[in-house]
Formats: sequence, structure tokens, C-alpha cells
Amino acid sequence: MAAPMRGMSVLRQAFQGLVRPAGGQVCRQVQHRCYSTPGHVQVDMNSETGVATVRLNRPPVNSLNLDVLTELSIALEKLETDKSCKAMVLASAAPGIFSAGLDILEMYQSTPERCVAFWRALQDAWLNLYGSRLITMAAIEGHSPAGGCLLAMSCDYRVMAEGKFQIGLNETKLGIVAPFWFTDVMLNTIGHRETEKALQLGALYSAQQALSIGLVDKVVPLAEVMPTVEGELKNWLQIPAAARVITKTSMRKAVLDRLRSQKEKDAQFFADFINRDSVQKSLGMYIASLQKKKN
Ligand SMILES: CC/C=C\C/C=C\CCC/C=C/CC(=O)SCCNC(=O)CCNC(=O)[C@H](O)C(C)(C)COP(=O)(O)OP(=O)(O)OC[C@H]1O[C@@H](n2cnc3c(N)ncnc32)[C@H](O)[C@@H]1OP(=O)(O)O
Repeated sequence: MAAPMRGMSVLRQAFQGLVRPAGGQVCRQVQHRCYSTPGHVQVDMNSETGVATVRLNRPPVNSLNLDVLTELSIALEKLETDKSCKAMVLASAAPGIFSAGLDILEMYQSTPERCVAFWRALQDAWLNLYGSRLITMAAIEGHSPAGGCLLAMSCDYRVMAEGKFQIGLNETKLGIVAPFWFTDVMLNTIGHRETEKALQLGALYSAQQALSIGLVDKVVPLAEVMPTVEGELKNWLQIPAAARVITKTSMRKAVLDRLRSQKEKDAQFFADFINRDSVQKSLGMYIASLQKKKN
């Protein structure tokens, strides 16, 4: 039997047919299909319910590097074209973390070419997620700063674990600036006044604070995050899909089109901005502060 997954009872896993075959990889029987397991993004498709669970799997903190973002983008594209797939739950396979956001090492002392490739991968992953026809829900079972917060905000619904975990766009604290499309998504989520404060301060919120400003939709004990997402999904799945998708698309189109129309310019701007001496200095200091935390 596979080791129990965090936030999921052994009974629930047994019920869902989790087994570990001779090869050693976790797989599911009958109604479940694993799209991928070896990489940094695990996709588990339940063909009976039409719900896919996509787990980021890059321990220790699921920082989003070029590989993770490319894999995430491909996984989302596959689900989008899978007619049996109706909904997607974005979660983490790493305990205590949803995602630490972009891999800072992709932005520090990197080449302009790598920066552009990295940024394109982020743009594509986000366009696929924010523009998805699927019902998308974030199961936030841990910290979710910066790019992690962007991924969560880009879903249709967010359930976060109570306790010590934090979520927010903290870019200014690193001496960098949240790109316009991060800002647009936050504006659409919590409104203008809260976004202005949140972005200038680089604020990281507790789950309860995030709930109070509408950054997340529900806060529950850690073990209840997945069951709560599953319960909420039942409501969403009852809505006629075409009407829901048209509504979602019309509400998100302007923000998506804004990036689509200037993808290359945005990627070039990122590479130029991030390679400024002052930005590199700030990033260097931030990396040192993360490392110092341990000593
Ligand atoms: C007008 C201008 C317009 C455009 C400008 C263009 C672009 C600029 C904008 C770019 C956008 C960036 C968005 C981002 O996502 S930036 C990333 C921000 N992320 C963070 O600040 C999170 C940092 N991490 C943490 O706070 C903690 O790690 C965390 C709370 C998530 C978890 O804490 P925990 O105690 O559990 O773990 P740690 O011991 O801290 O970390 C373990 C190891 O992981 C390393 N680490 C952590 N986060 C990252 C990361 N984001 N990238 C790379 N590496 C990371 C950490 O250093 C530890 O490493 P080791 O010491 O073990 O080697």
C-alpha cells in the first residue's frame, strides 16, 4: 500500500484504490488514471468524476523553475483537451507548502536568454490556468507567496489551511515589482484598494487575514482542505458547463488578452529588468536572508 498522502485519510485512499505497484510509483485502480508521475507535476485523473488533481512536486518548497512551469503548462493543455475532464484541483505533494513562487535562482545571475525562456514558460502556464474552461480549485495546504499566490488566485476557488501558513504577492520585499498581469489578477480577486496596499507592502497574509479580504474563499484545518474542495466541487459541477464557461471567459478575457497581445515585449522587459544591477543586488540579499534563516 502506498504511504498515506497528507490531508487524506488512509480510509479515503483505500476507497479510491490507491495502490503501489511493483514499479514503486503510486497509481490508481479502475476509475483513476495517472497522466504523469516521474516529473515535478503529478496528474491524477478520476475518470468517474471527471476531476483531475494536479500536484506540484518539487520539494522542498515547489519553487517554480523552467522545468516545473513547462510541465505544468503541458499538463494543463492535456487536461483542457481531455473531453472527460471537467475540473482540476491544483495542490501540492510537498508538506507545508503550496508553492514558494518563482525559483529565485532562475532570476539571479542568469543569462538573458534563459530569463526570456523562463518567463515565456510562466506566461504560458498562467495563460493555460487563468484561461482554462475547467472548474479550477486551489487546495492551499501550505505557504503560498508570490508566484504561488498567483497560481492560487488564478483558480476559480481557493481553500486554505488554517495555522501558520502565509499567502500574498510579496515581490516588493525582494526589490522586484509584480508584473501587470499579476496585478490584474489580484485586482480581479480582492479589488483596487486592497491590491494597492497588498502590492506596495509586499504583504503576506495569514489564512484568516486572506479570508477577510477575499483572497481565499474558505479556511479550514489542514486535514479538511481536500474534503472541503471536493464538497465545493460538487456544487460547481451541477452548473451547466457551457453557461459557466462563457461567464468565466467573458470575465477574464480582457486580462488574458492584455498579456497575449504583448507576450514578447513582456518577456524582454522581464529579462532587462531582472538583470539590472540594483535588482540583482536586492535578489542576492534576499537569497542570503533565506539562507541565514537556517544558521
Ligand atoms: C515594472 C516591472 C515589471 C515587471 C518586472 C519583472 C519581473 C519581476 C517580478 C518577478 C516575479 C516574481 C514572483 C516570485 O514568485 S518571486 C519568489 C518569491 N518567493 C518568496 O519570497 C518565498 C521565499 N521563501 C520563503 O519565504 C520560505 O522558503 C517559505 C516560507 C516558502 C518556506 O519556508 P521553509 O522554512 O519551509 O523553507 P526554507 O528553509 O525557507 O527553504 C528551503 C529551501 O528552499 C529555498 N527556497 C525557498 N524559496 C525559494 C524560492 N522561491 N526560489 C528558490 N529557492 C527557494 C531556500 O533558500 C532553502 O534552500 P536551502 O537553504 O535549503 O538551500
